[in-house]
Amino acid sequence: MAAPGGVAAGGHRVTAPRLSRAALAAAGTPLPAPPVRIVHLGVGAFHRAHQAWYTHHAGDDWGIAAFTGRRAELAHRLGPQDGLFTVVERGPDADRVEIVGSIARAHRADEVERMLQLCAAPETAVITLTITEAGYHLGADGALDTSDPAVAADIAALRAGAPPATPVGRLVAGLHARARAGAGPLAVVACDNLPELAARLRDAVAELASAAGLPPVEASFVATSVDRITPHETDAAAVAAATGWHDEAAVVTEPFSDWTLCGEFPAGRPAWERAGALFVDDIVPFERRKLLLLNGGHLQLAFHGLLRGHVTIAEAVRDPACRAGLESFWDEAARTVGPGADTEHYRAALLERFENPRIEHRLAQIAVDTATKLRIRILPVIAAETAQGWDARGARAVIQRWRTAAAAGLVPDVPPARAGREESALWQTAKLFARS
Ligand SMILES: NC(=O)c1ccc[n+]([C@@H]2O[C@H](COP(=O)([O-])OP(=O)(O)OC[C@H]3O[C@@H](n4cnc5c(N)ncnc54)[C@H](O)[C@@H]3O)[C@@H](O)[C@H]2O)c1
Ligand SMILES: O=P(O)(O)OC[C@@H](O)[C@@H](O)[C@H](O)[C@H](O)CO
Repeated sequence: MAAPGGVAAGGHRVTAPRLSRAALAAAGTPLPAPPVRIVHLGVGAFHRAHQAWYTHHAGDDWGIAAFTGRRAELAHRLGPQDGLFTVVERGPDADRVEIVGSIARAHRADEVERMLQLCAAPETAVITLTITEAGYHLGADGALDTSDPAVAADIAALRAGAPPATPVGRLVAGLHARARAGAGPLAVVACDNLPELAARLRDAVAELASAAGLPPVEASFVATSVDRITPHETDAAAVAAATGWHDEAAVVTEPFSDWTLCGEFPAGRPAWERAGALFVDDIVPFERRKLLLLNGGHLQLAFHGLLRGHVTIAEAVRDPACRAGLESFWDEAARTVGPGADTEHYRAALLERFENPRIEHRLAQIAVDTATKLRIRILPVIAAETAQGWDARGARAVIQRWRTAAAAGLVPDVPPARAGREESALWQTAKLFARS
């Protein structure tokens, strides 16, 4: 077995051999590449720890062709490893590591022609996305923002038959390539933290196609709620020590994981339920509970924690002041979610997850795209509470702390000089929410 060694992301020299399918086969632990039946847009930390992990654990030989989002870097790290990577499940006391084999190929995002061919292939049955909330280019009303220059450029590109650049533009091109090939409808599963994302993406695809003068396309937009706290960290040295392989695409995640889905898969799907996925008739309670309690709770801890000098979620949640702010927001958010969603147990489980001291979930990683996230994760609580005549004190405090943290230069996406203006725009939206 070759032992070339290399320099890990952290800059330290590692002597373990590079992970690859040939190396695994030579070591007597083969993990052959499964045939591609899924196209993924926006491979990052979460896709590897979640959808790729579920697909691997489904055990029915479905392979993923994973395209990067804005940067090609991950394709360069996964490519030499034939798509293989290690998932480190970081519990409060110990790690559990495993090599995941479901990514059959990793591509750069700009390999658009390849993506279109794969979308048009009859074997392809599912397209998944994790491109962040901002990657959809939706406006405050949830519709495609056609005034966004990137969207306007894609409309022009699609009209001219040139390759589009946004993920929604590429999805439109992929679905049209499939329709032209007569390969039949497939399922689209958008796995970002946005409410009603399946319907919004369906409408955005229709709007973009129509603006570009293309006929409507058929696809099943599957609604989903995804959950697994996956911070941006890798640990090449620990992975090499645990597995014996040098891995430049390892991902660290928590042991907990949840995937709830609702919708049709007209061309089939992996048996994700074998890995614990849940298929339901109504996604709304799952989606609301997760977005308001977990993601809303993260925002509360991020702003409050940054103001109190903390760096990670685990530090912030152990600070009694931040914890009190969290509980106060959660009391209101739980009322907004409504009865029947077992918010009491969910909150208790969340506290344990947030307290995991070995997960370094940085507050600064959470405090990005903040205006969009506040609209989705905090304003609905203010609207629901004020509609009942209550003061929404816990949810309002999240917005006030966001403004204070932004004015102090602690929230990277809001320049201090704009903090006041951004805040009043948010309160305007809050009023609209409360009226609707
Ligand atoms: N990390 C988590 O714990 C977690 C959990 C649940 C859901 N999610 C969802 O997954 C998303 C990605 O999380 P991640 O941890 O993989 O982040 P990441 O930074 O590792 O990966 C993000 C991916 O999206 C692409 N991207 C970012 N902005 C884009 C844009 N404007 N246009 C096109 N592509 C773009 C990136 O290039 C990258 O491929 C989150 O924003 C969230 O919606 C994450
Ligand atoms: O990923 P974002 O930026 O939408 O939100 C930040 C975190 O709240 C989020 O990543 C959670 O950790 C995740 O949603 C847990 O499943």
